Amino acid sequence: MSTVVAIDGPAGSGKSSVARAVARALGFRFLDTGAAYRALAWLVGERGGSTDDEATVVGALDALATLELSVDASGERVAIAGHDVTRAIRTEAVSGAVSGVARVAAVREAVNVRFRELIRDAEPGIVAEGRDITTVVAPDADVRVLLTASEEVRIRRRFGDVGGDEVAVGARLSARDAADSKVVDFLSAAAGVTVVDSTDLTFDETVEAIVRLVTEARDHD
Ligand SMILES: Nc1ncnc2c1ncn2[C@@H]1O[C@H](COP(=O)(O)OP(=O)(O)OP(=O)(O)O)[C@@H](O)[C@H]1O
Ligand SMILES: Nc1ccn([C@@H]2O[C@H](COP(=O)(O)O)[C@@H](O)[C@H]2O)c(=O)n1
Repeated sequence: MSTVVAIDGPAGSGKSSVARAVARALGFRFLDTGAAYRALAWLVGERGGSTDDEATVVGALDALATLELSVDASGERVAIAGHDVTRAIRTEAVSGAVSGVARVAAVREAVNVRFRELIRDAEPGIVAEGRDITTVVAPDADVRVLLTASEEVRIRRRFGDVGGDEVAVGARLSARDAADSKVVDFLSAAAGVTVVDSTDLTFDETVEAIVRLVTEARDHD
């Protein structure tokens, strides 16, 4: 039986970096669900549209059939409409536009179908991360984690990644959480979800904490 590990949490909590490292440590596949939302946001921009306009976002949904999302923990590849967007979806412009995609119910339903297929087919296990993974996409996952850290620490970590003006970086991170939390609740743990607060943990300690939860869950079975 394949093991499913689901990780959600706010922006900059370490979901993608920690989840990928957990997947590597366990020899599992890795699913970054945010990449699908980002790819659609990139495509809307590429076509000259705005994600503020719901009809434009819905109009881009047909491109989901062309979305390529790797589940390889050792290297990410994302492509849409024939474009390799692996790097392009990480820009601040896409981060600023993506919440407009995420609030469209038709998008969420369509991408969730893809995510569930990828999770179902993953062997010997998968670590899937994203804001609604423990509650909507994989509520039956073997291990469900809400990964968090204080907002101050999350902003400092993100600033370390992108540089620039720390106040502006913080404002963008907080604004994205505010917009996203209107759509899904990733700030409080649902029943059965374990909170891992990495505020005072190193990166490796955070990875170890989640790997331990997986090992304990396996031993328990
Ligand atoms: N416990 C930790 N200690 C130190 N740095 C950490 C820790 N956890 C994560 N980081 C670092 O914090 C930064 C943000 O992490 P990451 O991008 O994985 O967050 P995220 O939750 O996926 O964010 P977003 O939802 O905005 O994409 C990365 O540089 C990551 O290496
Ligand atoms: N399960 C998810 C995953 C992501 N989103 C939206 O996508 C944005 C980008 O996610 P990252 O993890 O790559 O930063 C995020 O801000 C959400 O708008 C989502 O709604 N549900």
